Amino acid sequence: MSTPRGSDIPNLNTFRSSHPGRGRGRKGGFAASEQGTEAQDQVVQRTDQDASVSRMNAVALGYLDDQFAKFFTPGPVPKKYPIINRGTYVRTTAIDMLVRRFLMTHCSQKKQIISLGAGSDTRYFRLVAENPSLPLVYHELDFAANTASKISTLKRNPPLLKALQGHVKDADDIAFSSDGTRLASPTYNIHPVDLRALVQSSQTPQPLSLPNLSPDIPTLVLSECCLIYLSPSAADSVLSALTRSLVPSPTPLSLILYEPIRPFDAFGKVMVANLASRGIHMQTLEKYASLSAQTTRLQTAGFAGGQGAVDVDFAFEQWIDAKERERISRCEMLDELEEWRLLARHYCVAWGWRNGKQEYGDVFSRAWDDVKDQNED
Ligand SMILES: C[S@@+](CC[C@H](N)C(=O)[O-])C[C@H]1O[C@@H](n2cnc3c(N)ncnc32)[C@H](O)[C@@H]1O
Repeated sequence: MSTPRGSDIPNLNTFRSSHPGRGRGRKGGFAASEQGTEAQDQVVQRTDQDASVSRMNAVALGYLDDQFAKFFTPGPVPKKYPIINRGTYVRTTAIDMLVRRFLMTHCSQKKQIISLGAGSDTRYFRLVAENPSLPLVYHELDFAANTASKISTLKRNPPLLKALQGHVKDADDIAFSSDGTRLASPTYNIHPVDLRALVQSSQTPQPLSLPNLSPDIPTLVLSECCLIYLSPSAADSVLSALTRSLVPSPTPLSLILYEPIRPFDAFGKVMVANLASRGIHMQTLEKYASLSAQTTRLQTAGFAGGQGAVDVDFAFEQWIDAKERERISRCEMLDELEEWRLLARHYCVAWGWRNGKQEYGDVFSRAWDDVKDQNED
């Protein structure tokens, strides 16, 4: 590994010594997309490389246990700062906790997870390697460029294929499209889809279909740093396509969001400006800028059964027990506690759900009702 890079957060030196956004000529540091859509999409697609490098750093230092991460970061892995590694750990652990609670509730009931902008995320492989008989259908959606890269990695690495083959009843049930961008199976599916097409399609008489996606089994949708890259109206419409067309009521349905918040304070402005300088534009950040804006968003989108939101600082302190926090503090030296807390307050996990009428209709209430929520902003 080389010198640390904290490319997805404010450059902390910048934060200490300058006024955010000054001289950039952009209101609040938000870069209006002056680039063509294709170029902008490529920037967004490449954010996945940063996510997988962050994951690999957290694995290499012992924060996370993930035997699959290394396949998605061949070659030298740039180092990340300790506060970034801790952030990656909390992000993964917090989402895992909600996911596992969902899977463990009505545990014999078949369930579905739809991961928006899954990129090279390894969660599916980790879950089924741990429990090959998990009654779970997993769907990952991303741009074709990213699904092609994931499928090619999968084909080249037997441990990934083995985890998948161990989860399907018959290995012949796994089908790859001839262009290498799509994988279909009864348990794991990779769909080359621009989420914005999902929106247009839900408004046409023959909506785009996602093979093996079931409209009537309890479904958890994940957006781990994905919807934030869409325009606010497109992001809202994607949720509407999911809640109304793809998995309509009365199927129990939920959403977990992980994304930045609080762009208006000094740290938030630098965070936005630094990302904008790399061409990364987090389009929904101003609209969903706080924990309460996120929970209201979930309620408005139809997740009326319940909602919650915590920032990463809260998740670290309140969701992770003292013994585990002590283990984490031994992974590497972290002197910048104040900076860690600042950074951690600018990312959130938000979740919301819709109940169903079936005997398992209460799956999300039972799984998440007592998850500790943060009642402040
Ligand atoms: C920061 S990466 C996160 C990847 C993964 N969710 C994780 O947390 O490791 C964002 C991902 O969202 C995907 N994405 C963003 N906008 C998208 C869109 N309109 N359609 C499909 N995928 C999109 C990107 O291609 C990228 O893989």
